[in-house]
Amino acid sequence: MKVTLVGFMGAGKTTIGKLLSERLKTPFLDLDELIVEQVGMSIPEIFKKKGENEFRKIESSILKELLYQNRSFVLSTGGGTPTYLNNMELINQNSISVFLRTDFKTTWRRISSDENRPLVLLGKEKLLKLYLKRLPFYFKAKLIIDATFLSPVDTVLNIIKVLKSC
Ligand SMILES: Nc1ncnc2c1ncn2[C@@H]1O[C@H](COP(=O)(O)OP(=O)(O)OP(=O)(O)O)[C@@H](O)[C@H]1O
Ligand SMILES: O=C(O)C1=C[C@@H](O)[C@@H](O)[C@H](O)C1
Ligand SMILES: [Mg+2]
Repeated sequence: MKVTLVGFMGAGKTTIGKLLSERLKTPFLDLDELIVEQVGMSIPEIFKKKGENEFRKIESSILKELLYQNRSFVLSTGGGTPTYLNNMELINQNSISVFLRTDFKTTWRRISSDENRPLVLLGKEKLLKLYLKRLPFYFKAKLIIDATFLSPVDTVLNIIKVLKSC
């Protein structure tokens, strides 16, 4: 089984993806971590030295490679992944997509002081606009799970319950 988590920065994709992979006994992959590994730079460094466009090309090419492989995984994507190129279509065609839905207030509280996300430097107002612009892409996911008020463990239990009913 291939499960792909999507959602805005700070929705908990990485946190919940790891837990979900343990519960499902399925390997965990994190697209941001794979990009960092492949390029040999941190995400802020890639944005600074190569630019966001190049980051998006690398992101999309690694995503495609993973989705076309014949193996199971729980994949946590980056916050922007579903909103570039035909990434969301590829995700939906080749895996079960899960939108971890969080409100903006929660996501901002979680990410505002984290220096590993270059887009946070845009500031709260611009980030809210980006959040609203991205929502329609996230809503293309097959499953929608509210991740605002639940602990990571309870969110994982909800995902498993919904996956079983698929
Ligand atoms: N359900 C939750 N309740 C409380 N805190 C959470 C929850 N999920 C994640 N967090 C915290 O929010 C922060 C961001 O979580 P995480 O890195 O998993 O988000 P992400 O969706 O992977 O973000 P990105 O798109 O930037 O990769 C972390 O500090 C994490 O511990
Ligand atoms: O929301 C975004 O566009 C991003 C989210 C992170 O996961 C990283 O992929 C990067 O910081 C960009
Ligand atoms: Mg993450």
